[in-house]
Amino acid sequence: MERLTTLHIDKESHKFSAAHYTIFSASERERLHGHNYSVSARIVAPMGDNGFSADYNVYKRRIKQLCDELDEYMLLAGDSPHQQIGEEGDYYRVRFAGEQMLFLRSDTLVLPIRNATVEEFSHYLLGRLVERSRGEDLREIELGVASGPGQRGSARWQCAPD
Ligand SMILES: Nc1nc2c(c(=O)[nH]1)N=C([C@H](O)[C@H](O)COP(=O)(O)OP(=O)(O)OP(=O)(O)O)CN2
Repeated sequence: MERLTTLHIDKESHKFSAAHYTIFSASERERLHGHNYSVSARIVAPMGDNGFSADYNVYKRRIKQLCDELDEYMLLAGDSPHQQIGEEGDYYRVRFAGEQMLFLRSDTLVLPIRNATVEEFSHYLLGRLVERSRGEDLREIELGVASGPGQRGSARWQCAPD
């Protein structure tokens, strides 16, 4: 039987500060606010003969890089069915429920997500991490995003069976 091991990566430095609002429906959203999000991961890989599975430093570096890419931005849900985002010079103009908001493009990231929630951030970041880990002998990756202590969403990728 194959010996698998689980690496848990839960570093204090794996965090990003971002502004967002959650959309609850076509007419209801939160006010703009921010969180210090933290990112953790669980990686399942086969044990090698020398008692080593996958080098966790590799994944630590990738997760840190992904956090840095989102740090200090306004995060907009580009795939929300409830808002329309247009580009106007230096600004994004967002239309939601009859209101309009302008965000400086240089301060804003429009992400391919349906809502700016911890669950959507976890799917987005998991996708990026899986992309960067392609070809490596991993069986499973679970990535969690917390918007604060005690509130977290996570997403899981599993290696397709042969
Ligand atoms: N399923 C989800 N529900 C909610 C999310 C989310 O990402 N996924 N996000 C929010 C809010 O953006 C955010 O949590 C603010 O909520 P709030 O409870 O008002 O404030 P805190 O996060 O600071 O939590 P405290 O318990 O007040 O410390 C809501 N729902």
